[in-house]
This record gives sequence, structure tokens and C-alpha cells, in this order.
Amino acid sequence: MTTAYEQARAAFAEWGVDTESAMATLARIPISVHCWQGDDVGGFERKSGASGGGIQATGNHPGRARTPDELRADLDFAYGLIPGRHRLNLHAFYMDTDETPDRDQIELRHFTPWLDWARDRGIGLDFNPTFFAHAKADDNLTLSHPDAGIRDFWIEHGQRCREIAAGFGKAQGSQCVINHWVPDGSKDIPVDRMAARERLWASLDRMLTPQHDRAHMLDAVESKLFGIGVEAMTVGSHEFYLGYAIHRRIALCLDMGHFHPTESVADKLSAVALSVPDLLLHVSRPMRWDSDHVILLNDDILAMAQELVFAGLLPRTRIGLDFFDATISRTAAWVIGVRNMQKALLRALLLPQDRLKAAEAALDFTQRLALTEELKDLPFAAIWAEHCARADRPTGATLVADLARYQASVAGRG
Ligand SMILES: C[C@H](O)[C@H](O)[C@@H](O)C(=O)CO
Ligand SMILES: [Mn+2]
Repeated sequence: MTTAYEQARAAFAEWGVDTESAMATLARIPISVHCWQGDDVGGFERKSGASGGGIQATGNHPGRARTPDELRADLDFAYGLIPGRHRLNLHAFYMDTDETPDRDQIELRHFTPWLDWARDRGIGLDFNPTFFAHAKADDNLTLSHPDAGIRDFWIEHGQRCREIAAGFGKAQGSQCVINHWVPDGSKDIPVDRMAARERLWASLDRMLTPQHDRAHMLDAVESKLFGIGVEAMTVGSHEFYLGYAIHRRIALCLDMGHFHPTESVADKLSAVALSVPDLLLHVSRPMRWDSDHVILLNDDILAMAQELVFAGLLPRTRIGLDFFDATISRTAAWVIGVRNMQKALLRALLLPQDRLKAAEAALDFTQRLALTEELKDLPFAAIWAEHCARADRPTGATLVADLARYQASVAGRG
């Protein structure tokens, strides 16, 4: 009897596509899973300020992780339903320590339990300074604050985080990406944008001055259009950070929720990749604004994956996720989101790239259109199911039941 996979494999082979090669490539693509979906971006510091930095998790679904141990248990469950080996993207305010260091005092040892946990599982850690949820960020200004003392505080935080990231990278033997996102901006129309941007530029320069081995640590900078409370102007806009990343030869982070809703972030990849050496993605789903919904297997994600594959950008793009929905099971959110990113990548890897590009190069747009539409009928689901089965990961009703069972087990957390 021919299995569904064998039939599907033959169907793709007719188009010259090797499904084994596509699955092997997918298995080597790590996704950096964002820790903050697990607890609604709360962190585990003993103290915090009022500033949410313009981001907001809404909802009160039961089961939020309240401690680092609970968060790690939830992550263990989620990774157990996702094929492949992935990474964890940790924010500084998820430190795990009995001490109460302020942000300008944190050290690698405050993250020892995370390092141990990650090492035991072969999970690579990525990192982020936390420039929000702190009294010194309550003006929605940090590295660009007019007060030099506040700028110094955040520069020190950033430098310490870079040391921690380099420590992670050294310990785990793989480059730790450290992404710098600051919420700085203005609620109403500013009159001196230049001064704010000069201060941010100078602070970043100081923060990034200490050199770390690039094999251990890679800096990235993340732009944004606007946030709650900073509607009129974000200091670190796209143009600002594109220029800065080129200037410093560091990675540019593109968050799918940080642009005008009609802009295609997929389209930006090849444009910016000609100028910056490395890219970081925050794959997200904005709904009218930077709402950070769980990603769907929709056209935006498919386009993003196709650009990564067709433009040959996978080797120099780190794929991270950035969403946080507190109205649904947080573990299900992770599992559904990561698997959707993987499904999108698999679909892109299963396309007859050469044939599509040849039609375009020949200006045969009829052929290109006929191909793209016929290819949509190929049995992608059978290849995904095979990929999951080989990794001993469930699909369909079994997956849905597993997600529900775990959610029921954590619902009483209070
Ligand atoms: C928690 C993250 O650092 C944050 O979501 C940031 O990446 C962002 O996208 C802010 O809008
Ligand atoms: Mn982001």
C-alpha cells in the first residue's frame, strides 16, 4: 500500500522537488521561542515600574506562569510538541535569583538556572535587555532621555546584558543574539526630534563600545512605528535603525507589527539585506496596530518564509517570534505559532524555485501566475505530517487533545 507521504512525495517529484531535502533543511532551522508569551510579559523581578513601554498583553486566561520553574515547565511541554531543536529568547527581567539586583547590577549568575536548564536540553539562549517596566522608564524615555543620569543607567543595563549574552554564547557554544528594543518616543508632536535621535545614537554607541567575540554574541536593533503612549514619534524608527545597523555592521531586527499595516515586511527582507550583514525577525501578527496576535499560517507568514528561502537569506537571518495573547492557553499559543512558522518554511522549501524564477526572468508572467496557482494544490499537509511523525510529534486531533490536557493541568494556578 502506498502511504499518503509516498503519494505526496511523488506529486512533488513531478515538479522536480525533493521532499526529503526540504524536510532535512527544515529540521536545521531553529526558531527562537520568546519566553514572554508564557507570563504575559510580566517578568520575575521583585520590583518594577509602571511603564509598559507601549506594549500590552490583554486577557486573563488561567494558567499564566508565575515563577521561572513554571515557565520552564511550560516551555518543556511546548518544545515537546514542536519538531526540531529550537532556541529560547529570554528577556533580562526574567532573571532567576533570590537577589534583587537593579537593572544596572545584573550579572550572568542571576541567570544560572536558565543556563543549566538550556544546557541540559541542548537549547540555545538568545537575550534582550529590558528597557521597560521600570521606574526609570516611566517617561517612556531611556537611552534618549534628556537626563544624562537616566541614560547612564540604561547604558549600564545594556552593557551588562551584552556581557550576559556573551556569557551565554560562550557557555552554549553558539552565538547568542541580543536584541535591543527601547520604547522611547513622544506622545504628542515633538519639536526637537533631532536632539532625541542624537542622544539615542550616542547612547547606543557607548553601550555597544565594549567588544565581545562575534562567535558568542550578535547585537541587533529593533525599530518601531509607534506604541501606546508614544503615538506621535518613536525615536528608534525604521530609518534610524536601518542607518544605525549599517553604520555598526550589526543585525537589523524587523518586527512584523512595527510598520504601517499595509506595508509588507516580507518585501523589506531583500531590500535591507543588501546593506546589513545579519537580520533578526520578530514574526508577529499585527491587527490594526502592533497587537501581537499569535501568528497564523496566513499570506503574510507564507510570503515571509518564501522570501527567506528564495532570496537565500536563511543563513544570515535569525527567526524569532514576538506575540503574546493572554486570552488563550499560553502554551498552545507557543506551539501553534512555532509550528505555523515551520509550516510556512516547509511550504517555501517545497516550491520549484528554479522554475518559478525562470518564468519571471523570461518575463513570462502568465507562466508565473499559472505556476503559483497550480502549486497551491500540492499536498503540503502530507509532508508536514510525515515531518512531525519522524520527530515523534503529534498532529491533528492528537495535538489538539495534548494542548487541552496540559492547559487543564495548569488552569488552577490562580
Ligand atoms: C518584549 C519584546 O522585547 C517586545 O515585544 C519588543 O520586541 C517589541 O516588539 C515591542 O513592541
Ligand atoms: Mn518585537
